[in-house]
Amino acid sequence: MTSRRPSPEASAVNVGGVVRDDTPTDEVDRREAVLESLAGTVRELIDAAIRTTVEDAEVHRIRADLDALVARLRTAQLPGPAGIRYNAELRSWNWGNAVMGAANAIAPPLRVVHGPSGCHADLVLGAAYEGPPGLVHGGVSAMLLDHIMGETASAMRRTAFTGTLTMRYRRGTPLGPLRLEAGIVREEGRKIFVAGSITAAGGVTVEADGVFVQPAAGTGDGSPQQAST
Ligand SMILES: CCCCCCCCCCCC(=O)SCCNC(=O)CCNC(=O)[C@H](O)C(C)(C)COP(=O)(O)OP(=O)(O)OC[C@H]1O[C@@H](n2cnc3c(N)ncnc32)[C@H](O)[C@@H]1OP(=O)(O)O
Repeated sequence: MTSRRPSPEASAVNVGGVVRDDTPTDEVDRREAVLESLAGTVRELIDAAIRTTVEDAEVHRIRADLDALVARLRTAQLPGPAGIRYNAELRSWNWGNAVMGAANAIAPPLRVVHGPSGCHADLVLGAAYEGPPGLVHGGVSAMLLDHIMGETASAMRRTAFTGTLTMRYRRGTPLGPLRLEAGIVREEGRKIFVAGSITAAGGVTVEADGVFVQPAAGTGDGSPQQAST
C-alpha cells in the first residue's frame, strides 16, 4: 500500500506564518509516529556520543557509518525549517519545535498536560542537558519554562509570544526526573502574566515569572491559536 506522507510542497497554504496543509489527520499521526521513533533513536545517539569511551578508531568507524545514514536522510528534505502546520480538522503539528518537536532529537521528550489551573510536564533530562557538573544548564531550564509558560498563556486557543521572562535559580537543578508547572497569575488587556517552576526530588529549584503578549497582528488569521519559537 502506498501511504501519502504530509507533503507541504503539494498542499500547503501559508496563512500568517502558520501553514495550512491538507494532509489527513491519520496520515499526520502515522508520519509523526515514524519521525518520533527516529528522533528517539537519535536522542539515544546523542547521549551515547557524549558518554562513549570506545577507542578512537571505533569512533572514526562509527562516524563513517553515521555520515552514510545522514546522506540517506538528505535524499529528500524540506527546503527549510519544519514550521507549524495545521489541517482542516485543526490538527496541528510542529515537528521541529526546539522543546516539543516530535522529529527533533534535541528537544527533550516533553509532554505538556493542560489542567484546569495550568499546565504541568514530567520529564527526565540526561547528559545532553548538562551545564554545571551533574546539573541542568540554566539556559535549558529557561527554555523549558518559556515553553510551558507560553503554552499555559496560549491555553491552546490564542497566540501569545514571550515578552519578558524572569528567572530565579534557587539552587542547582539535578539531571534526572523533573516536574515543570505553570499557571496564569492575571491578565491585563493583551498581556498574560504567568508563573512557572521546576521541581526536582528535593523541591523547587527554579522559579520564573513571564509576561506573554497576544500580538495585535497575530490574532484572527483563522489558524489554530498557537505560538512557537
Ligand atoms: C502545538 C501547540 C503548541 C502551542 C503552544 C506553543 C507555546 C510556545 C511558547 C513559546 C513562546 C516563545 O518562545 S515565543 C518566541 C519568543 N518571543 C518573541 O519572539 C516575541 C518577540 N516580540 C514580539 O513579537 C512583540 O514585541 C510582542 C508580540 C511581544 C509585543 O508586540 P506588540 O503586540 O506590538 O505589543 P505592543 O502593542 O507594543 O504592546 C502591547 C502591550 O504589551 C506590552 N509589552 C510589549 N512588549 C512587551 C515585552 N517584551 N514585555 C512585556 N510587556 C510587553 C506593552 O507595554 C503593552 O502593554 P499595555 O500598554 O497594553 O499595558
